Amino acid sequence: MSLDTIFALASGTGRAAVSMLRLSGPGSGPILERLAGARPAPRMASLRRLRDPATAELLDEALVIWFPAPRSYTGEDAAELHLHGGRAVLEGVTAALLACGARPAEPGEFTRRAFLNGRMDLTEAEGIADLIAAETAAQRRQALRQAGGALAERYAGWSARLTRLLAHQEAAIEFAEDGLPNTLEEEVRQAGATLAAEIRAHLDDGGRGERLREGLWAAIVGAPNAGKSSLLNALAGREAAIVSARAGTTRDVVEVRLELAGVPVWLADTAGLRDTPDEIEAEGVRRARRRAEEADLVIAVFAADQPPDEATLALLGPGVLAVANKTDLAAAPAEIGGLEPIGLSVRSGAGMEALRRALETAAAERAGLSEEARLTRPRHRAALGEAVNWLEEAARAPLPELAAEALRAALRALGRLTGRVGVEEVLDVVFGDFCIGK
Ligand SMILES: Nc1nc2c(ncn2[C@@H]2O[C@H](COP(=O)(O)OP(=O)(O)OP(=O)(O)O)[C@@H](O)[C@H]2O)c(=O)[nH]1
Ligand SMILES: [K+]
Ligand SMILES: [Mg+2]
Repeated sequence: MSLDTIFALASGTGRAAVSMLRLSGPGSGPILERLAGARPAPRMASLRRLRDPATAELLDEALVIWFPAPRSYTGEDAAELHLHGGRAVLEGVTAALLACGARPAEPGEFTRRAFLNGRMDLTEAEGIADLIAAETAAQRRQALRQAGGALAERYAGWSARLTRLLAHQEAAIEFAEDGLPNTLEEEVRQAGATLAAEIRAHLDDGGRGERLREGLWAAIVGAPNAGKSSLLNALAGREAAIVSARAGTTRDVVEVRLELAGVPVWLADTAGLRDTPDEIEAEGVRRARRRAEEADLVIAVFAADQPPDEATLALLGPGVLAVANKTDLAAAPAEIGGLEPIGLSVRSGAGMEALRRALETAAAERAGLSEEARLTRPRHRAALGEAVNWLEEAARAPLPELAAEALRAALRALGRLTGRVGVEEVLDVVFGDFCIGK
């Protein structure tokens, strides 16, 4: 338990009907008594007059909620003050809180205290941060699931299994010293391989959880004048990029943000691919190629009234969407570079719906939500990768002591992921499970 009592405005800043100040720490109860006269009944909204403790001046009439520990967000004594949203009210109450010895909270400090008090693990805390940042329904669902403990549960389950493996491995060492035959080591090896395979399967998710959290990168590429900028504007619903009949109009990458199937997408319009003596345009072409390489999703645009150009053909491959634009001028070919293009006329709007559906399907495939709880951050990937490497190392270890050491390292990697590195747990299992008695 920390000793400071902290407070912060939990609602947004600026003029509002109501502002919510949140308070946490051992001083919360006494401060409520000084400001509101008494602590209201726990977890019930109570209308109270708040007064400056020094001057008894009325500061506001507010809804006050008292959350005695441990049943609060932070696990500490805590309170909420739902004030009238004016600036002077907020300033008056803030001054009173400071005078009572509370201090302004650091960013994330409430959640940090909740974590330190065992109210949540690190992945749940991250889920709350993601929930606050969520901009689409799919992001919200993913964040809610993580904040609700979907990853925490899974990782805690793996940690528990690993802890047991380590305890058994250590017992095997003990038995060997005593000259007793045992099959424990082989069992540990097999259970370790099963666990490693499960973690590998979880890692092998195509980065979908991370993409949903961060957004998908999509790039429109194609020959000059194919209609790339026209398509970007049509998808964005605004004139974000300059369109003209002159080939080589777009040079800089022009980016818009879309939402496709609940996935946030950064869609980039790029310079038309061609060899050019113009060094500025050539730089645009280099950037276009880089965008295409880095993109999660490439939309290759061809003009239906022109033969497909080599530069764009070279970018086709699995996962690339081919589009034949300007079908008002010529019919879309049945096949371009082995792909069946989506026929489109940005001018008439024909094919726009089909293209949007194809984009939504592609976005859902690459970043869509599923029933499975997915890892959402590079930090998760790194820790799990490390854990699985150590597990595999343990399986190969020539000596039981080395296997135990590798299992311990795997457990530490998982511990860093959830924020719970537990040595005592291993001891508990060793002595609880085996009664070795020495
Ligand atoms: N007929 C017809 N013209 C189109 C269509 N889409 C775009 N255009 C025209 O094609 C020309 C080029 O369009 P842009 O959108 O600037 O093409 P771009 O691929 O971005 O061209 P660069 O930036 O120069 O590479 C413009 O005159 C557009 O009006 C279409 O579906 N049908
Ligand atoms: K153009
Ligand atoms: Mg353009």
